[in-house]
Amino acid sequence: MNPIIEVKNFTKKYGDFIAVNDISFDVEEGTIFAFLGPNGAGKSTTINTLCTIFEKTSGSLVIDGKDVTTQKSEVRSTIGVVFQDSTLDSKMTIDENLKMHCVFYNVPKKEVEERIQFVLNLVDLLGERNKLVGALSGGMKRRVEIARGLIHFPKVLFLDEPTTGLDPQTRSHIWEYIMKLQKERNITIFLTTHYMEEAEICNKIAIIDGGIIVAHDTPYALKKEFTKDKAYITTEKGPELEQLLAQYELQYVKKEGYYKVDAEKTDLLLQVLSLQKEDITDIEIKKGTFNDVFLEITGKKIREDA
Ligand SMILES: Nc1ncnc2c1ncn2[C@@H]1O[C@H](COP(=O)(O)OP(=O)(O)OP(=O)(O)O)[C@@H](O)[C@H]1O
Repeated sequence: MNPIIEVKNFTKKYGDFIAVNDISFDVEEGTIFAFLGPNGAGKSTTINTLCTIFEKTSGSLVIDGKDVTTQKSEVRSTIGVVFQDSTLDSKMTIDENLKMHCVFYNVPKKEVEERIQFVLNLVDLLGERNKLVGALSGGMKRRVEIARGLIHFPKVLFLDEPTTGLDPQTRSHIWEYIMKLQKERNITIFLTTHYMEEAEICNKIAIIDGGIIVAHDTPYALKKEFTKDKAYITTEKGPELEQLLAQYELQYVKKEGYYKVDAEKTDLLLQVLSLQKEDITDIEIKKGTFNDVFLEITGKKIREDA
């Protein structure tokens, strides 16, 4: 595999305050990479530095072999950026916004029409190209932003919370486009999100907290390491169940009306269940969620208000 983003010992200080502290990670070409962290963790600082907007304090940040400090314009032509705040001109049509962007990125004149058709087709907006941006829904605007971020055919697309504030149906459409980009164009996607179910479908995840990378792996590996499956058992004979669980050394917590039991040792749990089968009135096995992973690693929810 070929790393297209290489971050080594990156540190960023604001005055004496260390916002990002000596972090290193790679992103493989053609993958979807989620960069997660609680508020103030250092996500924006890292993304803005990768996108050549901020200056690093120390370390090395390379995209597609180009250094973000010394080869800014080469990096800029390699990346597409969709940030949370819209920078579209709402008084212009979709078409005009895209044409302006083509000029900005020196897209050859004879290629402009073909590229606009290509990117609008990708986000299902070809038929709307003459509509004013100001008249579009939030979801449509986001799709135009994505189309615009792609018009110079970047190898890497940065998406800062691409689906925040969108309804579930629009969110799932945006994800279809993201997957399509990855599969059909081999574009590397670097995104932030606070929707854990979205992080889970990415190829790799890095979690940053307090300016440090605290986890970096596949969603599957992180779940395996940081979550435990649980059995929720309701029984008519609580004391007997407790006795059996203790005997088989299965951890449990007694809750109002049910028991929450460690379901990792399936064989032992099955033995307990078969011994108690006359008395058990309900059982449900719940898999660990990615929210559990995040909570376990950072001790915080992804958003304080989540
Ligand atoms: N210009 C600045 N001057 C001083 N401190 C800053 C500046 N920008 C960010 N910080 C601090 O650096 C830390 C990291 O901020 P950053 O914006 O990178 O976090 P974040 O993970 O993107 O957070 P959020 O999810 O809230 O956007 C925070 O403690 C923040 O207060």
